[in-house]
Amino acid sequence: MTSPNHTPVDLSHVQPMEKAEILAQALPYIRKYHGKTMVIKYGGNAMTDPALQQAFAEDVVLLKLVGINPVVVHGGGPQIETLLQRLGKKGQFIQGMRVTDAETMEVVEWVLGGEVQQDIVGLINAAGGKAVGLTGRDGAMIRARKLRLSDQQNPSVEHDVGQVGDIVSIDPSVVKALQDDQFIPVVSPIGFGEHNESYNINADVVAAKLATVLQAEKLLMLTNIRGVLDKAGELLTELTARRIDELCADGTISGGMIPKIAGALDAAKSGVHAVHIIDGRVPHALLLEVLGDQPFGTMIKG
Ligand SMILES: Nc1ncnc2c1ncn2[C@@H]1O[C@H](COP(=O)(O)OP(=O)(O)O)[C@@H](O)[C@H]1O
Ligand SMILES: CC(=O)N[C@@H](CCC(=O)OP(=O)(O)O)C(=O)O
Repeated sequence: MTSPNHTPVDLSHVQPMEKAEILAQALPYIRKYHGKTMVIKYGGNAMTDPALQQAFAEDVVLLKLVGINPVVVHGGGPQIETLLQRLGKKGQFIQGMRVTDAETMEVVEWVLGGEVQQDIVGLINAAGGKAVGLTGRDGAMIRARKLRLSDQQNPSVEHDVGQVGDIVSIDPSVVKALQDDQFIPVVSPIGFGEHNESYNINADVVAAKLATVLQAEKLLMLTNIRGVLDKAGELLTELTARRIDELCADGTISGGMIPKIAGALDAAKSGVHAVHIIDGRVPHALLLEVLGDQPFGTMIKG
């Protein structure tokens, strides 16, 4: 998955003085965020390009090396879809949630708990970090129950989405223990129920809840679009709860953006200081957002 010829950041065209200025600009942010936790949602759509994946892993390691505590929560929707297709199945989504029958659940566990997670862990380790992959089962982290999903137009009607999980609680002690030992936790969004059954949980929902439970400084959601767009396709740089309600009601926000924005708003309202939806297709998006001084993407206000 790694690109052998990948150059981390090409600053060869930049004059030495400018390079020094760029590096010095990061100093106030490094001081501000030293010792703080940042939850990074790495969307399945943002992880399709090997060079971008490597840049992401380098950013995560750099944050750790300057004393910030990154916690990665990953998705893998497109990767699940590819395997389902090979089995002759096609994913069905309701309000951004994958309808998950028993066979689909097996695929989800196989893809998220296996291949996708190990790719991310491997890339972070290759970049010089010490990543540890976890599902919500590890350390009894994510307790869940079956999600009861009401119809948006007619709330008395309920959709059966199978083994999709609603988070009951998150115990972050395993994440904290790993952080304290200089490891970088990489979490896949699988929860467990009362009878030890597995639940498929949307990764945005897990990232948002984990950020809240950890009282993270930042929640950064990397996706495959510039941020939240309005009807005309213009980037909305800041969003409040009222504007989000309007955009959901008139259908401007749809599909996978529904759980993302709902999670982002929940986290912003629950004490996470800064919540951003950013474009994971931009190389080093993470570094630019955390240590750069140009805002980009959409910031969600609580
Ligand atoms: N108003 C909107 N602004 C931006 N993206 C939107 C909007 N409404 C729906 N979307 C869709 O949401 C997608 C991002 O969600 P999703 O595919 O679940 O990404 P990820 O895999 O990163 O979680 C975008 O690619 C876009 O197709
Ligand atoms: C319930 C539900 O929809 N689960 C998601 C879990 C993965 C995910 O969220 O991946 P992205 O972040 O890449 O979209 C799914 O099965 O696709």
